[in-house]
Amino acid sequence: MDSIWIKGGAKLKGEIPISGAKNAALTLMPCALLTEEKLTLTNLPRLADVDTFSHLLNQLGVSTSVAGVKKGEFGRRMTLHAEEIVSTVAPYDMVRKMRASVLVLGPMLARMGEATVSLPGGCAIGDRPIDLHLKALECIGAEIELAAGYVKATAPKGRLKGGDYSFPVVSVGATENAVMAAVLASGKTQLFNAAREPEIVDLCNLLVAMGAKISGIGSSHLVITGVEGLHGTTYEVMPDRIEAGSYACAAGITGGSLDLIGARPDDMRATLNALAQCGLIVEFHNRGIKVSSDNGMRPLALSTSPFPGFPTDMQAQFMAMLALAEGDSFLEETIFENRYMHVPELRRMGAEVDIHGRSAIVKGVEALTGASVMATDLRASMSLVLAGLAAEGETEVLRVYHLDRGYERLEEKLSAVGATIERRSAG
Ligand SMILES: CC(=O)N[C@H]1[C@@H](OP(=O)(O)OP(=O)(O)OC[C@H]2O[C@@H](n3ccc(=O)[nH]c3=O)[C@H](O)[C@@H]2O)O[C@H](CO)[C@@H](O)[C@@H]1O
Ligand SMILES: C=C(OP(=O)(O)O)C(=O)O
Repeated sequence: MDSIWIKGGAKLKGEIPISGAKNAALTLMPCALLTEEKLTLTNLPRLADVDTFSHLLNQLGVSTSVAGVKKGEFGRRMTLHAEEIVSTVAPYDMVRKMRASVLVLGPMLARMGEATVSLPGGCAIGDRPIDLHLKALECIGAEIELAAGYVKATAPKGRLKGGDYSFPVVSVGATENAVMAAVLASGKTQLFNAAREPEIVDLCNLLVAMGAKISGIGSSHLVITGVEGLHGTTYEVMPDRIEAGSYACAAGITGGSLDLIGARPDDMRATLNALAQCGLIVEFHNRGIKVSSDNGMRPLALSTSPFPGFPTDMQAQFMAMLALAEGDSFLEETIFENRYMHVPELRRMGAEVDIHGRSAIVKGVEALTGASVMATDLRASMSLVLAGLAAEGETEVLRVYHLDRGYERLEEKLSAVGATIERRSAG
Protein backbone atom coordinates (compact mmCIF):
# COMPACT_ATOMS: atom_id res chain seq x y z
CA MET A 1 0.00 0.00 0.00
CA ASP A 2 1.35 3.46 -0.89
CA SER A 3 2.43 6.03 1.68
CA ILE A 4 3.37 9.70 1.52
CA TRP A 5 6.85 10.50 2.78
CA ILE A 6 7.69 14.08 3.79
CA LYS A 7 10.85 15.76 5.03
CA GLY A 8 9.57 18.76 6.92
CA GLY A 9 10.90 22.26 7.35
CA ALA A 10 10.69 23.94 3.94
CA LYS A 11 8.78 27.23 3.69
CA LEU A 12 6.43 26.68 0.76
CA LYS A 13 6.39 29.36 -1.91
CA GLY A 14 4.79 29.59 -5.33
CA GLU A 15 1.57 28.79 -7.18
CA ILE A 16 -0.78 25.87 -6.59
CA PRO A 17 -3.51 25.24 -9.17
CA ILE A 18 -6.81 24.47 -7.44
CA SER A 19 -8.67 21.50 -8.92
CA GLY A 20 -12.37 21.03 -9.52
CA ALA A 21 -14.30 20.39 -6.32
CA LYS A 22 -14.79 16.78 -5.24
CA ASN A 23 -18.05 17.57 -3.48
CA ALA A 24 -19.41 19.40 -6.51
CA ALA A 25 -18.29 16.67 -8.93
CA LEU A 26 -20.10 14.03 -6.85
CA THR A 27 -23.42 15.83 -7.12
CA LEU A 28 -23.02 17.01 -10.74
CA MET A 29 -22.20 13.53 -12.09
CA PRO A 30 -25.54 11.92 -11.04
CA CYS A 31 -27.38 14.69 -12.92
CA ALA A 32 -26.50 12.70 -16.05
CA LEU A 33 -29.23 10.27 -14.95
CA LEU A 34 -31.84 12.99 -15.45
CA THR A 35 -31.60 13.17 -19.23
CA GLU A 36 -31.30 10.89 -22.28
CA GLU A 37 -28.92 13.46 -23.76
CA LYS A 38 -25.19 13.85 -23.14
CA LEU A 39 -23.85 15.78 -20.15
CA THR A 40 -20.25 16.98 -20.39
CA LEU A 41 -18.45 18.08 -17.24
CA THR A 42 -15.20 19.98 -17.53
CA ASN A 43 -12.62 20.71 -14.82
CA LEU A 44 -13.47 17.34 -13.26
CA PRO A 45 -10.75 16.41 -10.74
CA ARG A 46 -8.79 13.18 -11.11
CA LEU A 47 -9.81 11.56 -7.84
CA ALA A 48 -10.62 8.07 -6.63
CA ASP A 49 -14.17 9.19 -5.69
CA VAL A 50 -14.82 10.48 -9.21
CA ASP A 51 -13.69 7.13 -10.65
CA THR A 52 -15.84 5.21 -8.15
CA PHE A 53 -18.86 7.33 -9.08
CA SER A 54 -18.17 6.78 -12.73
CA HIS A 55 -18.11 2.97 -12.17
CA LEU A 56 -21.40 3.15 -10.31
CA LEU A 57 -23.00 5.14 -13.14
CA ASN A 58 -21.61 2.61 -15.66
CA GLN A 59 -23.36 -0.19 -13.73
CA LEU A 60 -26.63 1.71 -14.07
CA GLY A 61 -26.16 1.98 -17.84
CA VAL A 62 -24.54 5.40 -18.16
CA SER A 63 -21.64 5.52 -20.60
CA THR A 64 -18.72 7.70 -19.57
CA SER A 65 -15.82 8.87 -21.67
CA VAL A 66 -12.91 10.94 -20.44
CA ALA A 67 -10.61 13.18 -22.44
CA GLY A 68 -7.08 12.95 -21.10
CA VAL A 69 -5.11 15.96 -19.94
CA LYS A 70 -1.56 16.83 -20.90
CA LYS A 71 1.23 16.38 -18.36
CA GLY A 72 1.18 19.25 -15.88
CA GLU A 73 -2.44 20.13 -16.63
CA PHE A 74 -5.39 19.54 -14.34
CA GLY A 75 -9.11 19.19 -14.95
CA ARG A 76 -10.51 16.35 -17.06
CA ARG A 77 -13.48 16.51 -19.39
CA MET A 78 -15.99 13.71 -18.95
CA THR A 79 -19.02 13.05 -21.13
CA LEU A 80 -21.76 11.07 -19.44
CA HIS A 81 -24.60 9.60 -21.48
CA ALA A 82 -27.60 7.97 -19.80
CA GLU A 83 -29.48 7.21 -23.02
CA GLU A 84 -30.95 4.12 -21.41
CA ILE A 85 -30.86 3.18 -17.75
CA VAL A 86 -30.38 -0.58 -17.45
CA SER A 87 -30.43 -0.93 -13.66
CA THR A 88 -31.96 1.12 -10.86
CA VAL A 89 -29.94 -0.55 -8.10
CA ALA A 90 -26.91 1.01 -6.36
CA PRO A 91 -25.35 -2.02 -4.66
CA TYR A 92 -23.71 -2.22 -1.24
CA ASP A 93 -20.19 -2.76 -2.57
CA MET A 94 -20.36 0.66 -4.28
CA VAL A 95 -22.13 2.63 -1.54
CA ARG A 96 -19.79 1.11 1.06
CA LYS A 97 -16.78 2.53 -0.83
CA MET A 98 -18.25 5.98 -1.19
CA ARG A 99 -21.17 7.45 0.74
CA ALA A 100 -21.94 9.96 -2.00
CA SER A 101 -23.28 7.00 -4.04
CA VAL A 102 -26.62 7.68 -2.31
CA LEU A 103 -26.87 10.72 -4.58
CA VAL A 104 -28.16 8.50 -7.39
CA LEU A 105 -31.37 7.98 -5.40
CA GLY A 106 -33.07 11.29 -6.24
CA PRO A 107 -32.25 11.49 -9.95
CA MET A 108 -32.97 7.79 -10.61
CA LEU A 109 -36.33 8.07 -8.88
CA ALA A 110 -37.12 11.19 -10.90
CA ARG A 111 -36.24 9.63 -14.25
CA MET A 112 -37.29 5.98 -13.74
CA GLY A 113 -39.95 6.22 -11.04
CA GLU A 114 -37.96 3.81 -8.87
CA ALA A 115 -34.57 3.41 -7.27
CA THR A 116 -33.00 0.87 -4.90
CA VAL A 117 -29.94 2.03 -3.02
CA SER A 118 -27.96 0.32 -0.28
CA LEU A 119 -28.02 2.09 3.09
CA PRO A 120 -24.52 3.49 3.59
CA GLY A 121 -24.06 2.65 7.29
CA GLY A 122 -21.75 4.64 9.56
CA CYS A 123 -18.24 5.79 8.75
CA ALA A 124 -15.10 6.98 10.52
CA ILE A 125 -16.34 10.53 11.13
CA GLY A 126 -19.77 9.64 12.48
CA ASP A 127 -23.08 7.87 12.21
CA ARG A 128 -24.21 9.76 9.08
CA PRO A 129 -27.79 8.48 8.63
CA ILE A 130 -29.82 9.24 5.47
CA ASP A 131 -33.20 9.68 7.20
CA LEU A 132 -33.52 13.28 5.98
CA HIS A 133 -32.91 12.24 2.36
CA LEU A 134 -35.77 9.77 2.70
CA LYS A 135 -38.14 12.16 4.50
CA ALA A 136 -37.58 14.85 1.88
CA LEU A 137 -38.23 12.36 -0.94
CA GLU A 138 -41.43 11.18 0.80
CA CYS A 139 -42.66 14.77 0.96
CA ILE A 140 -42.04 15.08 -2.78
CA GLY A 141 -44.25 12.02 -3.32
CA ALA A 142 -41.99 8.96 -3.02
CA GLU A 143 -42.98 5.75 -1.26
CA ILE A 144 -40.08 4.36 0.73
CA GLU A 145 -39.47 0.80 1.92
CA LEU A 146 -36.46 -0.43 3.86
CA ALA A 147 -35.45 -4.09 3.57
CA ALA A 148 -32.25 -6.14 3.80
CA GLY A 149 -30.05 -3.07 4.13
CA TYR A 150 -31.53 -1.38 1.08
CA VAL A 151 -33.87 1.57 0.49
CA LYS A 152 -36.42 1.06 -2.23
CA ALA A 153 -38.06 4.28 -3.37
CA THR A 154 -40.91 4.38 -5.84
CA ALA A 155 -42.94 7.15 -7.41
CA PRO A 156 -46.63 6.19 -7.58
CA LYS A 157 -47.77 6.18 -11.25
CA GLY A 158 -44.12 6.57 -12.25
CA ARG A 159 -43.71 10.28 -11.47
CA LEU A 160 -43.11 12.30 -8.32
CA LYS A 161 -45.69 14.99 -7.57
CA GLY A 162 -43.54 17.56 -5.78
CA GLY A 163 -44.27 18.90 -2.28
CA ASP A 164 -42.91 20.94 0.59
CA TYR A 165 -40.26 19.88 3.09
CA SER A 166 -38.52 21.74 5.89
CA PHE A 167 -35.20 20.19 6.91
CA PRO A 168 -34.92 19.95 10.72
CA VAL A 169 -31.11 19.91 10.35
CA VAL A 170 -29.14 21.39 7.45
CA SER A 171 -27.98 18.53 5.23
CA VAL A 172 -25.93 18.98 2.08
CA GLY A 173 -26.60 15.50 0.67
CA ALA A 174 -30.31 15.46 1.53
CA THR A 175 -30.78 18.87 -0.11
CA GLU A 176 -28.96 17.61 -3.22
CA ASN A 177 -31.04 14.43 -3.45
CA ALA A 178 -34.28 16.37 -2.97
CA VAL A 179 -33.39 18.97 -5.62
CA MET A 180 -32.42 16.29 -8.15
CA ALA A 181 -35.66 14.40 -7.46
CA ALA A 182 -37.89 17.47 -7.69
CA VAL A 183 -36.72 18.83 -11.06
CA LEU A 184 -38.77 16.29 -13.05
CA ALA A 185 -41.83 16.19 -10.74
CA SER A 186 -45.30 17.00 -12.05
CA GLY A 187 -45.72 19.89 -9.58
CA LYS A 188 -43.92 22.39 -7.43
CA THR A 189 -41.49 21.64 -4.55
CA GLN A 190 -40.42 24.01 -1.81
CA LEU A 191 -37.44 23.16 0.35
CA PHE A 192 -37.03 25.13 3.58
CA ASN A 193 -33.83 25.25 5.64
CA ALA A 194 -32.01 23.85 2.60
CA ALA A 195 -28.21 23.71 2.68
CA ARG A 196 -26.57 26.72 1.01
CA GLU A 197 -23.11 25.31 0.33
CA PRO A 198 -21.49 26.57 -2.90
CA GLU A 199 -21.63 23.00 -4.25
CA ILE A 200 -25.44 23.20 -4.04
CA VAL A 201 -25.36 26.45 -6.00
CA ASP A 202 -23.20 24.62 -8.57
CA LEU A 203 -25.74 21.78 -8.70
CA CYS A 204 -28.67 24.18 -9.18
CA ASN A 205 -26.81 26.13 -11.85
CA LEU A 206 -26.12 22.92 -13.78
CA LEU A 207 -29.76 21.83 -13.50
CA VAL A 208 -30.96 25.23 -14.74
CA ALA A 209 -28.53 24.90 -17.67
CA MET A 210 -30.22 21.52 -18.38
CA GLY A 211 -33.65 23.18 -18.43
CA ALA A 212 -34.78 22.93 -14.79
CA LYS A 213 -36.79 25.68 -13.09
CA ILE A 214 -35.28 26.58 -9.71
CA SER A 215 -35.53 29.83 -7.79
CA GLY A 216 -33.92 30.91 -4.54
CA ILE A 217 -30.55 29.50 -5.60
CA GLY A 218 -27.98 30.22 -2.90
CA SER A 219 -30.67 30.72 -0.24
CA SER A 220 -32.15 28.28 2.27
CA HIS A 221 -35.55 28.40 0.53
CA LEU A 222 -35.44 26.63 -2.83
CA VAL A 223 -38.49 26.55 -5.09
CA ILE A 224 -38.42 23.97 -7.85
CA THR A 225 -41.10 23.79 -10.52
CA GLY A 226 -40.98 20.37 -12.16
CA VAL A 227 -40.52 20.17 -15.93
CA GLU A 228 -41.33 17.42 -18.46
CA GLY A 229 -37.73 16.72 -19.40
CA LEU A 230 -34.16 17.98 -19.19
CA HIS A 231 -31.57 18.26 -21.93
CA GLY A 232 -27.81 17.80 -22.11
CA THR A 233 -25.25 20.55 -21.64
CA THR A 234 -21.59 21.26 -20.96
CA TYR A 235 -20.72 22.56 -17.51
CA GLU A 236 -17.53 23.46 -15.63
CA VAL A 237 -17.11 22.05 -12.10
CA MET A 238 -16.43 24.80 -9.53
CA PRO A 239 -13.01 25.05 -7.86
CA ASP A 240 -12.47 23.06 -4.66
CA ARG A 241 -12.76 25.43 -1.69
CA ILE A 242 -11.60 22.74 0.74
CA GLU A 243 -8.51 21.90 -1.30
CA ALA A 244 -7.76 25.64 -1.52
CA GLY A 245 -8.25 26.04 2.24
CA SER A 246 -5.99 23.06 2.91
CA TYR A 247 -3.15 24.58 0.87
CA ALA A 248 -3.72 27.92 2.58
CA CYS A 249 -3.01 26.10 5.85
CA ALA A 250 0.15 24.69 4.21
CA ALA A 251 1.33 28.28 3.67
CA GLY A 252 0.51 29.11 7.30
CA ILE A 253 2.06 26.08 8.95
CA THR A 254 5.32 26.32 6.96
CA GLY A 255 5.62 30.10 7.29
CA GLY A 256 5.45 30.37 3.49
CA SER A 257 3.46 32.13 0.80
CA LEU A 258 1.17 30.40 -1.69
CA ASP A 259 -0.94 31.62 -4.59
CA LEU A 260 -4.04 29.46 -4.85
CA ILE A 261 -4.79 29.73 -8.54
CA GLY A 262 -8.49 29.56 -9.41
CA ALA A 263 -9.74 29.68 -5.80
CA ARG A 264 -12.91 31.77 -5.36
CA PRO A 265 -12.99 34.02 -2.25
CA ASP A 266 -16.80 34.10 -2.00
CA ASP A 267 -16.90 30.32 -1.55
CA MET A 268 -14.55 30.39 1.42
CA ARG A 269 -15.06 33.60 3.43
CA ALA A 270 -15.22 31.83 6.82
CA THR A 271 -11.95 29.98 6.10
CA LEU A 272 -10.25 33.16 4.88
CA ASN A 273 -11.47 35.13 7.92
CA ALA A 274 -10.07 32.45 10.21
CA LEU A 275 -6.71 32.56 8.39
CA ALA A 276 -6.60 36.34 8.74
CA GLN A 277 -7.51 36.18 12.45
CA CYS A 278 -4.65 33.76 12.83
CA GLY A 279 -2.32 36.47 11.56
CA LEU A 280 -1.87 35.29 7.98
CA ILE A 281 -2.01 37.79 5.12
CA VAL A 282 -4.83 37.03 2.69
CA GLU A 283 -4.79 38.89 -0.62
CA PHE A 284 -7.08 38.63 -3.63
CA HIS A 285 -5.98 38.91 -7.23
CA ASN A 286 -7.55 38.19 -10.59
CA ARG A 287 -6.16 34.62 -10.73
CA GLY A 288 -7.07 33.58 -7.20
CA ILE A 289 -6.01 34.11 -3.58
CA LYS A 290 -2.57 34.60 -2.04
CA VAL A 291 -1.98 33.46 1.55
CA SER A 292 1.28 34.39 3.24
CA SER A 293 2.65 34.05 6.69
CA ASP A 294 3.92 37.25 8.27
CA ASN A 295 5.10 36.69 11.76
CA GLY A 296 4.00 33.52 13.55
CA MET A 297 0.45 32.38 14.11
CA ARG A 298 -2.06 33.59 16.67
CA PRO A 299 -4.43 31.12 18.37
CA LEU A 300 -8.10 31.01 17.41
CA ALA A 301 -11.57 29.99 18.60
CA LEU A 302 -13.49 28.18 15.87
CA SER A 303 -16.76 26.32 15.70
CA THR A 304 -17.85 24.36 12.62
CA SER A 305 -21.27 25.04 11.10
CA PRO A 306 -23.08 24.79 7.76
CA PHE A 307 -22.23 27.32 5.05
CA PRO A 308 -21.61 30.25 5.34
CA GLY A 309 -20.07 29.11 8.64
CA PHE A 310 -16.66 27.55 9.14
CA PRO A 311 -16.65 24.17 7.31
CA THR A 312 -16.25 20.90 9.17
CA ASP A 313 -14.10 19.75 6.22
CA MET A 314 -11.46 22.34 7.30
CA GLN A 315 -11.39 21.53 11.03
CA ALA A 316 -8.60 18.93 10.98
CA GLN A 317 -6.30 21.07 8.79
CA PHE A 318 -6.76 24.10 11.08
CA MET A 319 -6.04 21.95 14.09
CA ALA A 320 -2.68 20.90 12.60
CA MET A 321 -1.83 24.54 11.89
CA LEU A 322 -2.94 25.77 15.31
CA ALA A 323 -0.77 23.12 16.97
CA LEU A 324 2.08 25.55 16.21
CA ALA A 325 0.26 28.79 17.13
CA GLU A 326 1.48 31.07 19.90
CA GLY A 327 -1.09 30.15 22.56
CA ASP A 328 -4.16 28.00 23.14
CA SER A 329 -6.88 27.56 20.51
CA PHE A 330 -10.41 26.31 21.03
CA LEU A 331 -12.16 24.20 18.38
CA GLU A 332 -15.72 22.91 18.42
CA GLU A 333 -17.01 20.29 15.97
CA THR A 334 -20.78 20.60 15.69
CA ILE A 335 -21.47 18.60 12.49
CA PHE A 336 -19.94 15.14 12.94
CA GLU A 337 -19.66 13.47 16.34
CA ASN A 338 -16.41 11.61 15.68
CA ARG A 339 -14.29 14.00 13.67
CA TYR A 340 -11.23 14.10 15.91
CA MET A 341 -9.61 10.89 14.67
CA HIS A 342 -6.49 12.86 13.70
CA VAL A 343 -5.85 13.95 17.30
CA PRO A 344 -4.04 10.82 18.56
CA GLU A 345 -1.79 10.89 15.48
CA LEU A 346 -1.07 14.64 15.81
CA ARG A 347 -0.18 14.00 19.45
CA ARG A 348 2.36 11.42 18.30
CA MET A 349 4.00 14.25 16.37
CA GLY A 350 4.18 16.41 19.49
CA ALA A 351 0.90 18.33 19.32
CA GLU A 352 -0.84 19.06 22.61
CA VAL A 353 -4.58 18.61 22.19
CA ASP A 354 -7.22 17.90 24.84
CA ILE A 355 -10.61 16.63 23.74
CA HIS A 356 -13.75 17.25 25.80
CA GLY A 357 -16.71 15.78 23.92
CA ARG A 358 -17.16 17.90 20.81
CA SER A 359 -14.58 20.50 21.89
CA ALA A 360 -10.82 20.48 21.56
CA ILE A 361 -8.22 22.69 23.19
CA VAL A 362 -5.06 22.95 21.12
CA LYS A 363 -2.10 24.19 23.14
CA GLY A 364 0.41 25.69 20.75
CA VAL A 365 3.87 24.10 20.90
CA GLU A 366 7.27 25.33 19.62
CA ALA A 367 7.79 22.46 17.18
CA LEU A 368 6.36 19.19 15.87
CA THR A 369 8.48 16.14 15.16
CA GLY A 370 8.16 13.71 12.25
CA ALA A 371 6.67 10.24 12.80
CA SER A 372 4.91 7.40 10.99
CA VAL A 373 1.22 8.18 11.21
CA MET A 374 -2.03 6.92 9.80
CA ALA A 375 -5.51 8.35 9.58
CA THR A 376 -8.97 7.04 9.08
CA ASP A 377 -10.43 9.71 6.85
CA LEU A 378 -9.66 12.21 4.14
CA ARG A 379 -9.25 15.50 6.02
CA ALA A 380 -7.55 13.79 8.97
CA SER A 381 -4.94 12.53 6.48
CA MET A 382 -4.44 16.06 5.16
CA SER A 383 -3.92 17.38 8.68
CA LEU A 384 -1.08 14.86 9.08
CA VAL A 385 0.46 15.91 5.76
CA LEU A 386 0.36 19.54 6.97
CA ALA A 387 1.94 18.60 10.29
CA GLY A 388 4.61 16.64 8.39
CA LEU A 389 5.42 19.65 6.19
CA ALA A 390 6.25 21.70 9.29
CA ALA A 391 7.71 18.96 11.50
CA GLU A 392 11.37 18.46 12.27
CA GLY A 393 12.54 15.29 10.52
CA GLU A 394 10.68 12.75 8.42
CA THR A 395 7.00 11.84 8.42
CA GLU A 396 5.32 8.94 6.70
CA VAL A 397 1.55 9.17 6.22
CA LEU A 398 0.05 5.73 5.71
CA ARG A 399 -3.29 4.83 4.11
CA VAL A 400 -2.86 7.21 1.20
CA TYR A 401 -6.12 5.97 -0.33
CA HIS A 402 -7.94 8.43 1.93
CA LEU A 403 -5.98 11.35 0.44
CA ASP A 404 -6.54 10.05 -3.08
CA ARG A 405 -10.29 10.44 -2.53
CA GLY A 406 -10.01 14.21 -2.36
CA TYR A 407 -6.60 15.70 -3.25
CA GLU A 408 -5.62 15.57 -6.90
CA ARG A 409 -1.88 14.90 -7.39
CA LEU A 410 -1.07 16.17 -3.90
CA GLU A 411 2.63 15.34 -3.90
CA GLU A 412 3.09 16.90 -7.36
CA LYS A 413 1.42 20.15 -6.28
CA LEU A 414 3.37 20.38 -3.01
CA SER A 415 6.75 19.46 -4.58
CA ALA A 416 6.26 22.26 -7.11
CA VAL A 417 6.18 24.83 -4.28
CA GLY A 418 9.25 23.53 -2.49
CA ALA A 419 8.10 20.64 -0.29
CA THR A 420 10.24 17.53 0.01
CA ILE A 421 7.48 14.98 -0.44
CA GLU A 422 7.05 11.77 -2.40
CA ARG A 423 4.72 8.83 -2.77
CA ARG A 424 6.32 5.56 -1.81
CA SER A 425 5.01 2.23 -2.88
CA ALA A 426 5.25 -0.65 -0.42
CA GLY A 427 5.75 -2.87 -3.49
C1 LIG B 1 -19.85 14.38 -0.79
C2 LIG B 1 -20.13 15.55 0.06
O1 LIG B 1 -20.61 16.57 -0.40
N1 LIG B 1 -19.79 15.44 1.34
C3 LIG B 1 -19.95 16.59 2.23
C4 LIG B 1 -21.37 16.59 2.73
O2 LIG B 1 -21.61 15.35 3.39
P1 LIG B 1 -23.09 14.94 3.75
O3 LIG B 1 -24.00 15.42 2.69
O4 LIG B 1 -23.09 13.49 4.05
O5 LIG B 1 -23.31 15.76 5.08
P2 LIG B 1 -24.67 16.39 5.65
O6 LIG B 1 -24.67 17.85 5.38
O7 LIG B 1 -25.80 15.59 5.11
O8 LIG B 1 -24.52 16.12 7.20
C5 LIG B 1 -24.73 17.14 8.15
C6 LIG B 1 -25.25 16.55 9.45
O9 LIG B 1 -26.57 16.08 9.24
C7 LIG B 1 -26.68 14.75 9.66
N2 LIG B 1 -27.65 14.06 8.78
C8 LIG B 1 -27.49 14.13 7.44
C9 LIG B 1 -28.38 13.50 6.60
C10 LIG B 1 -29.45 12.79 7.16
O10 LIG B 1 -30.28 12.21 6.46
N3 LIG B 1 -29.59 12.76 8.52
C11 LIG B 1 -28.71 13.38 9.35
O11 LIG B 1 -28.85 13.33 10.57
C12 LIG B 1 -25.26 14.18 9.51
O12 LIG B 1 -25.06 13.02 10.29
C13 LIG B 1 -24.43 15.36 9.96
O13 LIG B 1 -24.40 15.41 11.36
O14 LIG B 1 -21.52 17.68 3.65
C14 LIG B 1 -20.69 17.58 4.83
C15 LIG B 1 -21.04 18.74 5.73
O15 LIG B 1 -20.67 19.93 5.14
C16 LIG B 1 -19.22 17.54 4.42
O16 LIG B 1 -18.45 17.28 5.55
C17 LIG B 1 -18.96 16.48 3.37
O17 LIG B 1 -17.66 16.64 2.84
C1 LIG C 1 -16.36 14.09 4.62
C2 LIG C 1 -15.95 14.30 3.38
O1 LIG C 1 -16.40 13.66 2.29
P1 LIG C 1 -17.51 12.50 2.15
O2 LIG C 1 -18.83 13.10 2.47
O3 LIG C 1 -17.41 12.16 0.69
O4 LIG C 1 -17.11 11.40 3.06
C3 LIG C 1 -14.96 15.36 3.04
O5 LIG C 1 -14.85 15.70 1.85
O6 LIG C 1 -14.26 15.84 3.96
